Amino acid sequence: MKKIIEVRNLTKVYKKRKTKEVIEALKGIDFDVFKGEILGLLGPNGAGKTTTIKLICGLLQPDNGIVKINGISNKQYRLESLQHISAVLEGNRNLYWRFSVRENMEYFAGNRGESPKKIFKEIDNLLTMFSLKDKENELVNRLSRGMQQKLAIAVAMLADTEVLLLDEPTLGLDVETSLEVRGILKKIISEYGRTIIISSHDMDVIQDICDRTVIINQGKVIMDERIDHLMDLFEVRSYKISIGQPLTLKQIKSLKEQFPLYKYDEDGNYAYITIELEKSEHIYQLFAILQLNQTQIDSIDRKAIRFDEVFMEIIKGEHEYEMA
Ligand SMILES: Nc1ncnc2c1ncn2[C@@H]1O[C@H](COP(=O)(O)OP(=O)(O)OP(=O)(O)O)[C@@H](O)[C@H]1O
Repeated sequence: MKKIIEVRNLTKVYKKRKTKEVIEALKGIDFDVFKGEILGLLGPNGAGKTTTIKLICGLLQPDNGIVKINGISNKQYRLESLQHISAVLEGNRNLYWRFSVRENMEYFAGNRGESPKKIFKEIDNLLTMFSLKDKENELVNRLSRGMQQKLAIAVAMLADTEVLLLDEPTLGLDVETSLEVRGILKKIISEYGRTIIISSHDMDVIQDICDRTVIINQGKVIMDERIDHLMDLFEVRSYKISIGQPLTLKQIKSLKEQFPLYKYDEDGNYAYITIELEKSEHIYQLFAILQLNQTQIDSIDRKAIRFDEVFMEIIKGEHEYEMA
C-alpha cells in the first residue's frame, strides 16, 4: 500500500506564559498512514492526539521531527503538501454561522475552480449523503450540534483532498447521530476512496470504523496495530462454568494449583467456576478435576473480550508494549 503520511520523531513542548509551566505534549512519535485506510488515533485525555492532528495539518510546528505528506515535508513545502489535506478540528467547525447550509457548501466549493454544474451536483450528493437536504436553507447557527458536525465534514469533503483529518468527530453527539456519522465515514472510505485519520478517546468509535489504531499515551506511541490483531492478541479465554453440585475440598485444592487465577462461587445447590486459559486445550485439566467427583457440568459460557478492555490492558501495561 502507498504511504501517504509519514510522521517521524515528532516532539512538541508547550510553555504556559503565565505559570512558565513546560508541558511535553509529544515525546518523539512515529507512525505511517497508508492510502485508503481509516486510522484511529486513540488515547486518554491529554495524551497528545489533538497536538498530533494539528502538526499533521500544519496548524502547529513541531520542536523536532518531520511530517511528510506524499513524500513532501509539510514544513519545507507547506502549501504543496497541505493541499492534500483537509481537517475538521474539535470545537472549531470552520463554518460561516450566518450562512445557510447550502451557502456554506457553495462558498467552500467555490475555491476549487470547477464548473458550477459539477459543483452543484456534488453538493447535492453530499447533502443527501449527510441527510442535510431538508436543512439546506437553514442558517448554521440554527442547526443542532450533530448537524453542524455533519456539515463541517461535508464541507471538508468538498475540498476534495486525499486525506481527511477528523478530531473527535463524534464528541458530544447523541447516540443516534454518532452512529449516523460513523456510517457516513465508512461510506466516504468505500465510495470516495479517501484516507481518514480520526482522533478519539471513544474506543467504540475507533473499533467500529478503523482498520488500524495508533495508541498514544503521555506523548508516546505505545501501540500501532490492526484492531483485529489486537483483539486476537488480547483474547483471554475466560470461561464461566456452572456445575450442579459444590466442589469437594480436594477438587478446590487442585483447581487452585492448576488455575491460580480461578474464581469459585457457591449459590445453594449450584456452583460457578471462572477460569482463564492461556490455551483452550487447558480446559481438559478442568474436566479432569471435575471428574474426581463425577461433577456434572450444567453450562459453559465463554466471556468475549471487548476492545475497551484491550485498550485498558495496553494503557496499564504500557512498559511491556513499548515497541516504537
Ligand atoms: N495550547 C496549549 N498550551 C499548553 N498546553 C497545551 C496546549 N494544548 C495542549 N496542551 C497540553 O498538551 C497535552 C496534550 O494535549 P492534546 O490536546 O494534544 O491531547 P489530547 O490527547 O487531544 O487530549 P483530549 O482527548 O483531552 O482532547 C496535554 O497535557 C494538554 O494539557
